[in-house]
Amino acid sequence: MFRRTFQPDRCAPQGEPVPTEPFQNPADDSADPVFDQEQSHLAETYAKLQQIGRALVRKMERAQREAAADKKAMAEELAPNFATYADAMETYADFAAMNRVIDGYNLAQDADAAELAKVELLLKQPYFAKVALQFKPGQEPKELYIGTAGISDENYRRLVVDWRSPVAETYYNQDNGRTSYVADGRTITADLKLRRQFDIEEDRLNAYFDTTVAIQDSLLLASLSKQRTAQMKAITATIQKEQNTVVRHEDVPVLLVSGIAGSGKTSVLLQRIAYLFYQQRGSLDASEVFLVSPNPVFSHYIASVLPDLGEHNPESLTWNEFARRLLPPNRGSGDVDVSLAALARIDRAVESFEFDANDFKDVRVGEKRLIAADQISKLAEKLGRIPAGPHRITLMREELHARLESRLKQMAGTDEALDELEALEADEQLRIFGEFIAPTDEQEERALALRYLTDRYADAFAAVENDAWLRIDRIGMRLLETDGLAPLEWLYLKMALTGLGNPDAKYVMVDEVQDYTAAQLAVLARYFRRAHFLLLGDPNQAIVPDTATFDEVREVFQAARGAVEECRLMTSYRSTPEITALFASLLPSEEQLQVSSIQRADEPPTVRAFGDDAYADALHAAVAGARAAEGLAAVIVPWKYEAKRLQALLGDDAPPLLDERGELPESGIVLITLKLAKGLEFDHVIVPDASPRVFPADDDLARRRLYTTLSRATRGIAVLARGALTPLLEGAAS
Ligand SMILES: Nc1ncnc2c1ncn2[C@@H]1O[C@H](COP(=O)(O)OP(=O)(O)OP(=O)(O)O)[C@@H](O)[C@H]1O
Repeated sequence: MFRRTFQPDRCAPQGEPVPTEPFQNPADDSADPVFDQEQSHLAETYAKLQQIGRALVRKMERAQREAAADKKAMAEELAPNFATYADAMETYADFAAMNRVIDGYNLAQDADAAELAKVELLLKQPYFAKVALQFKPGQEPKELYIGTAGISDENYRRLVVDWRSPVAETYYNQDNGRTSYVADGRTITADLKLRRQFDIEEDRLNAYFDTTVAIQDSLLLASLSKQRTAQMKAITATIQKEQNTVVRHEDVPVLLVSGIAGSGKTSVLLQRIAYLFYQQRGSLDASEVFLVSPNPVFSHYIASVLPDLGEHNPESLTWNEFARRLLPPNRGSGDVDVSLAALARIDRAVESFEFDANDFKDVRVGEKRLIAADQISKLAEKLGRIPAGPHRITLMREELHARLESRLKQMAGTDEALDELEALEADEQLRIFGEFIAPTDEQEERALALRYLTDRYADAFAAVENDAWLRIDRIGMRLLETDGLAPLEWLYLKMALTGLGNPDAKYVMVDEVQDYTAAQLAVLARYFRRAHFLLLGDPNQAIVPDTATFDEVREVFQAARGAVEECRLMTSYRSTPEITALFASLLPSEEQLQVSSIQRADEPPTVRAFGDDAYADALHAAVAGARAAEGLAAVIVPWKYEAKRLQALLGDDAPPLLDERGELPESGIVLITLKLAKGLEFDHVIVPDASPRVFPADDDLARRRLYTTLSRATRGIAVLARGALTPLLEGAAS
């Protein structure tokens, strides 16, 4: 066992790019009563956790046995009798009573299973910090151990306090002495007598750190000195003060976070989701939270963070996935830019609009017409007193649904349907009915025919529900007097006309918000019309042309939700001070001053231009060096065709190209386009060609692409250029 007690004497003040000393391990084995005390407290807590876990397992096994026995007894007692109406009612009541008993068992089992999951989580690391709070002068300070989840023993004594509980804020505030937190709307003040951090694995205490200076965070330094992994990690134990402001931010309609590369935006976003789940436990469901992320590789990269925190993952979707679900097939994914003015024009046009007879189309499946367009038009006329818009469309949709059902009922009695039913293959019967069918009378046969037709014409029901009977293009072209709608105009018009959207979403988190156009954001704001938004991004990482500036982001969300609150994150936790200085050199000078890095220093970046002859050798050497180094390396190219060029040049030496469906390996080297590398990080990065051809000096988009590329590196970076080096990196050449 080794012990570490580390008190760094230097901290990085805000706004000054000063690296902090690397984490040190003095391997001090001399007797330390505090260490021994904490180790025995840990052993005690660990044993209690095991005891709670074992008791829960026993309780769940017992409940399962009792449930099975009860169910058996009730089923035996149950004598289904449908002879008369009264008998049938009594039978139903018996069934309902049995179901209630089973539901009761299930509910208790679910609660115990959730508690057991907490215990299992805590057994990996029971807690990571302790605070001693004195609430009144002269009073004994109260010691609280803070962990990933909260748990009490059988006497309701708190063993571990959840990191999201109000009192745990005193740990994240990083204020020694007078501090406060808010619980149930009340501000509670206390004296923070001790703030102790722990490095713990299961029941083993590796080290503890007492932090006395507000900004120093030994655990953070220790955590940052560990190697990057193929999956993102939770930062629960080391959330920094500025990050905590976002994580615990009051629930506002829109929170916009702008942060430099590596400042923890994505980490903070995931911690905030976990925080919201805790705060609204029992009322917020994972299906009500959406995470809009840049690409599928990124979704995979972050997928394990929330489960590691004991929470469910919300639905994660890319813009393309979102748009493709809503747009008609072959319509693209709405990445063609449309101005906000064009969307405003749609809103205005819809205000005073009436259908005309040709605005509708048949509801068909294949050749079969189930509802004719002129019937729909007549229905629209019949409801003409209601303004043409979401309310009228909802009534029409309900009516069309009813008409479709009665049409199928009528078809179910025809010889044609009954013949089709009889001719059904065995596997089709199993798929539709879950069993082989052998109707014994006409009534049963008709009922089966109706189920068969409902299955066969399922697309018609979907068309009714999706309002596919509306000719959105035609309506839009007439209203806007154009000869075609862009995909986003189509979608926006459909939302305005029909009320299409998800009113149940409570939170929508958009990472890399700088990569969306203003119109895309307006669509998201309207689609998730009741949701609160958390938007995170970095204006300097806008690498796609025509995307929204932060001013436009504000404009869109102010219009949609009234107000936008903002936070900034200016410290890089990802990159060494040298790499941070390299990418920060591409920022406007007033911003450069505010950027700092917390990481320890490592190998200095290499930035070199090579003549044509030497270039290929230099590239081979850089790839070989990165391949041999520890961790994961990436050769990042701006576009796919640059990847092809590189593969041709490197031949067998070329690293494998990661595609949209790929996953990051644990180690080795990959070739990746910037579009996919966004949001990810690598121990070593190679920029294969930083020449003016790839990164022209007078091009702001190129500057941001270079900034984004360089800032993917955590420890080492090699920048090569074929011919000359881009003037953007002037002064950086090594
Ligand atoms: N408080 C923290 N404690 C430990 N590690 C942290 C902390 N904050 C951030 N990190 C680490 O810093 C790295 C960068 O974090 P993250 O990817 O969340 O930043 P980002 O702002 O989203 O970056 P970018 O915008 O460049 O993609 C990650 O490895 C993350 O684990």
